[in-house]
Amino acid sequence: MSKKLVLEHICKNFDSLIAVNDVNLVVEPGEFLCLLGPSGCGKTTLLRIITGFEQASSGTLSYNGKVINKVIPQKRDFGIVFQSYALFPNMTVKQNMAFGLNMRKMPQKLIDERVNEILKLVGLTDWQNHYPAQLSGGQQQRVALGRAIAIKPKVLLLDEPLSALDAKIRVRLRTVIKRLQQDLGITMIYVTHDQEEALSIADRVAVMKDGQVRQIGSPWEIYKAPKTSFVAQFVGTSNFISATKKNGKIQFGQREFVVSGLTDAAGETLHLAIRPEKIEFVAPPISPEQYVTSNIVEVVAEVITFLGAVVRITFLLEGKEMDVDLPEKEFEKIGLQRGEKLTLYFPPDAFHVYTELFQEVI
Ligand SMILES: Nc1ncnc2c1ncn2[C@@H]1O[C@H](COP(=O)(O)OP(=O)(O)OP(=O)(O)O)[C@@H](O)[C@H]1O
Repeated sequence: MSKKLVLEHICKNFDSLIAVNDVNLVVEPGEFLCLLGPSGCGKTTLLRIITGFEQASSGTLSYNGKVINKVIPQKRDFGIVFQSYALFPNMTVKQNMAFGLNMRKMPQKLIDERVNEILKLVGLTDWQNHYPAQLSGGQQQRVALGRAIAIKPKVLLLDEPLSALDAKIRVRLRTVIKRLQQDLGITMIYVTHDQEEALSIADRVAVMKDGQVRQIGSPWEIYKAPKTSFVAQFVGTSNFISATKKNGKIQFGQREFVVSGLTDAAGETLHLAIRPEKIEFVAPPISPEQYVTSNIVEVVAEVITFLGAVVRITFLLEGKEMDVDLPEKEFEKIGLQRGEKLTLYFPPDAFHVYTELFQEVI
């Protein structure tokens, strides 16, 4: 029987507040699933229901074909890693890692073997006799990870494990976690509000809002085909244009755009999203006819931001601030300065079209 974790119609209320609202999920054995969403969307509550620290108000949670709603956390054999490392301060790295194995009364020889193996996996062999206070945050989280996987959990649940760490360490530890998951074949469910982290680490991402899963798919699917304007806005960067449809085209201020896949309804307000990297630079010369007919516009570079591999140029279109990302090499060739003009092309098939616009509350 396959060891799937299945959530069916899971709901959780705190008095009148609905924290989790009818979540249905199947997590495959060995899968890396990220629960991604803004603060308060219910991801931690959902994870706590899976750990057993929280009881669902309704719905069924099953693992390996058995309903586990009423099984206490210790009997679920699920490992947990929190944002706060929750290490035992008076125990060394090695003792922290051996803790769960000692509790299970494993023979000392096997404990030593297992701990040595885990120390290697998380890169802490040289630190095994240090105490948590003598370690950096990243090292402490490695200990917490090692301690959680030492007991060979069936499922490892991670709640924002990297959010207390600085950017460089976060990226490095992401790779450590991903490698552990692949090498050990552990099912992992990972909560984060960091979309970049979710896209880079997960096999599948479940994007949550208001206690519900709004879209689930591979990072590629979520990024390439966001089903709602909320997902388009929350995952990656999108420029939004609110415009009306006229004569099969989109009327945005004084301009018209050709957009692929428009519905038949005329006159309705549509919300178009286009990613900054989908807008293309057009090298001069450009004929006047091109400007009128082919989604080509001339804009002024208001702000230029270096992002490493790409350069982001902020411009105004019909009074709306937008971004285009150009590969650093292309930008260098163009030699653009702030305040100078550039010509851009909006490919018709690069737009995502929505009938509703999610307004972000900042
Ligand atoms: N024990 C509790 N009692 C009452 N309300 C709660 C409790 N736990 C969570 N909530 C509420 O449930 C909602 C979902 O909270 P939850 O912590 O699951 O969100 P989250 O997506 O993990 O957010 P964050 O990223 O900020 O931790 C929030 O409105 C929160 O205030």
